[in-house]
Amino acid sequence: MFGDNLQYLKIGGVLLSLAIVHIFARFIYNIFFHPLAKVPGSLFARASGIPSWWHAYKGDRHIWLWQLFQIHGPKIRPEPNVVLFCDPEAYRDIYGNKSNVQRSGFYLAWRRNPKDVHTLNEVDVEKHAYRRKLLNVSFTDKSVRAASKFVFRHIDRWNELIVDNHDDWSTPVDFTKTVEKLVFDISGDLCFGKSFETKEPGDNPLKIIPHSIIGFMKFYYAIARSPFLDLVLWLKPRGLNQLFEVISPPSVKYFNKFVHDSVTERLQLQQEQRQKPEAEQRLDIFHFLCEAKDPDTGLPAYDEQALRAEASLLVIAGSDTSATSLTAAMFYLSLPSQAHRLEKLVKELRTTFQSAEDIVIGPKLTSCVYLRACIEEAMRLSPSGPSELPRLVRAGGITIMGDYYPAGIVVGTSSFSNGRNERVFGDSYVYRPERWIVDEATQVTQEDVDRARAGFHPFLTGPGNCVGRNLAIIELQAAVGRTLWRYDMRRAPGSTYGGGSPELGWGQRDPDHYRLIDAYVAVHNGPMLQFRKKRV
Ligand code: HEM
Repeated sequence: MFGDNLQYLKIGGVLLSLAIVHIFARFIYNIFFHPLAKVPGSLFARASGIPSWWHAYKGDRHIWLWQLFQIHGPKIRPEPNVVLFCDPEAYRDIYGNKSNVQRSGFYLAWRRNPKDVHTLNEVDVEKHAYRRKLLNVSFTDKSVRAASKFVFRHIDRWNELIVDNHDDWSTPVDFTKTVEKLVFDISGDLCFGKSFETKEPGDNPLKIIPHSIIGFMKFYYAIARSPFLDLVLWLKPRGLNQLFEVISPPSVKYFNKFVHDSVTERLQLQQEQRQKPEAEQRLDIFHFLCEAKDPDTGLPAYDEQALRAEASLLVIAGSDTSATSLTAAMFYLSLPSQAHRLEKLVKELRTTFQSAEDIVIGPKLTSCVYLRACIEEAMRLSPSGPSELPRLVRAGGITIMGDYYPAGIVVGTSSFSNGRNERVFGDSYVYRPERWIVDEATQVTQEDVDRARAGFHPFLTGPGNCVGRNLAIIELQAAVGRTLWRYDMRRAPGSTYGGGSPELGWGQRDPDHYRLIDAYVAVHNGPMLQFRKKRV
């Protein structure tokens, strides 16, 4: 008996020693012999993926990357096999149409099972291009116009609800919380064919879903940024997926069940409405997905499994991203120091449109350049996906800013750092919408705007760019535009909620900057806002 135990101890000791030697050898290789050995970064991060994972887990990875760029310049190595850039030329080299890259294993980590494949987590370039061609059919001008009607209806109702006091300023509202409900109701209406009415007062079990989506994102983000991602991906089809299903937090389970049930109901509705004339059908995005035909074969583009996967993608892709941009815009516009900009925007809206309902897709809305600039400036400082969107270099390698990188390296740029690039934006830390508009009075030239545009890609460019871009833009313009047309807005007196704070440390101390938590999408709180019926 004692002899057996000794034997096990010896085997354990040998295995432990082998593991230590392996880890040590890996460290030495990563620092001295890896193809990225000469790329600067902190020693521990160059040797191991643990620091990067730790920051992902804490939600401040974007801040950490920004700090590394400040210390080491426009090229950094935050993980042994990853090189990131903060430069518009590098951005073009990596995300351009002809770039020799594909989405990295990061995206595979989000698949809950082998069948859970959709446009965003498809890493194979050719298969992604095919899926994307099909998805584009649901986002034509016609479908965006049809979808915008659902968007306006929700915004109008939400506007009614955010004022509780019709004579004076409303009770302060945590704008993130109310916007999450708005965008979720919109996404539900567009993707699942029914409004979940989470923004309505009173009890509703679905009110926890926006919170569940965040739980889902945080859970899978920590996995997707794991230093042992290759092992995780290998284990996933070998039992790890089932384990994740079991150990995932209740909010994640609730969200998955909710998506499943919602799609089942919507499929039923689609069957029923096929008998009706188009005028009586529900022309939401799900409708266009169901009716999409494969352009090559003419057959239905999606089977039920594929529809389920795309619908769950769309609800996540369309909710948190829009919520971040909308809350960030109102965060900056409600700062007391930005009162003159809020006034200028309100004037543009109230002089261009006769009524809030008048704010629809069309030339008048296009003419509101300051509205667009205020939103874009918020998106620059508060991107919906703050860290890099990782791309794996394919066979044949890639040249970025004149340097060659071989196949197998992961490359990218972080939108949070890109938006703060002083070489592109000059006073990059300042919320200044005027930088997007050529104007003699502000001395902003076409060259300035072109330079800024080359460094700003909130919807990404190239083959994996955002398919919902046009819908998102109209949603943001209508939400900001209609709200500020109808109401005066102010920050709850004295409130800095949602902004930085001294104890948060480097890069997050400023209460006048909107604080983001990185979970692939951005998680945030506040600001606390008050509204009152417009006086002029
Ligand atoms: C302000 C709002 C939005 C922003 C900033 C945004 C941004 C982005 C970005 C950066 C990507 C690339 C992600 C990556 O490669 O990892 C993306 C992809 C995507 N977005 Fe959006 N998005 C927004 C709203 C929407 C909306 C409203 C929808 C649909 C209802 C949508 C649907 C998608 C889809 C399906 C993809 C995957 C495209 C592909 O893989 O080809 N997005 N979005």
